Amino acid sequence: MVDRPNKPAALASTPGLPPQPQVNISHDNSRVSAVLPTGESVDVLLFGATVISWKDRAGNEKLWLSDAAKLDGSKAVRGGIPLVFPVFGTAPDHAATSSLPQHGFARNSKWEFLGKSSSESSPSTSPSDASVKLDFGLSSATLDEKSKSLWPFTFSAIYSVTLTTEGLSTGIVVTNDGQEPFEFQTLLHTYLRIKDITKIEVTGLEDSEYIDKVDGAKTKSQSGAVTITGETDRVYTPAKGPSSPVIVSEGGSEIFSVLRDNLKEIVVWNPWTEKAAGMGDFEPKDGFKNMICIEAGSVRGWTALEPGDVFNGAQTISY
Ligand SMILES: O=P(O)(O)OC[C@H]1O[C@H](O)[C@H](O)[C@@H](O)[C@@H]1O
Repeated sequence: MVDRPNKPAALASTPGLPPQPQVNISHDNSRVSAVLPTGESVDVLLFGATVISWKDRAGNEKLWLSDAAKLDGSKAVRGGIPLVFPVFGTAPDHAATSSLPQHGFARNSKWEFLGKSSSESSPSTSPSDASVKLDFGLSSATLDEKSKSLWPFTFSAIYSVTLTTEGLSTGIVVTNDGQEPFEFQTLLHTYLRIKDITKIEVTGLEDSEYIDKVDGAKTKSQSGAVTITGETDRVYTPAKGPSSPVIVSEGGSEIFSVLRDNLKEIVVWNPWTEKAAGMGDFEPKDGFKNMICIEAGSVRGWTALEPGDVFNGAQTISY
């Protein structure tokens, strides 16, 4: 069931049953927050539909957000989950997107909150199974004039953020509502919070081909687990396919698992010392020790959408 966003939070009452605690949603002009009855929470800025916080039931933050991140819409958010669309990085050789800013306009656009759907409406749902899906929309009709002039295609996008007691899923659905085909790239630029980058191992990318962006975009092959010992910026095409998760372990314990749905690549990024020092909105400067970006996306080559066609891509992060 889809509730109107303004509906006040209330206790669900089913005749004969005691009231169940409900998912608590609050929203204003700039952000939407949801808390499950068991305590897990998520905060999403309308600017970029950027997830800026995701906490487990004990209140532990799962995402890294820079202390200097701009949350006022003046710049893409440094941290959380910025949404990359319709271009990854810049594409000077791809005429249709060559004028767009780095990573496209989605992360710099104001999205509309379309509403929530949650499992709580069923009386048989116990609080420990509660979940909530928050939907956000952006389309050529709501895009600012500048972005529209740089990318004049007719499209609509729905970005859904689903919080469960097990994890967080984020997914984008893009529809070509126009009369001509267009091509795009998209990526979920997730900054995972970790304690110590030197103790991190990423598995699930063994034997996968990757483009090493810090070594002249050479194509290489991953042997064994990925460890981070310096600036890292790699576009992996996982050899194992989407049903195998990418696992982040810290000190030998698995702390995150990332499953992809219809997203072919995984970008692994850590700016390390110098790059972090050069980013004005990256604070504290040694914050690179506490983050690793594991970014599910479709960014090698282009996804073409014919008029009327729909693309769906998503990730599920569990811990
Ligand atoms: O600084 P941003 O525009 O947010 O980009 C941050 C990073 O995003 C991705 O991970 C790219 O692979 C990197 O090359 C880039 O530096």
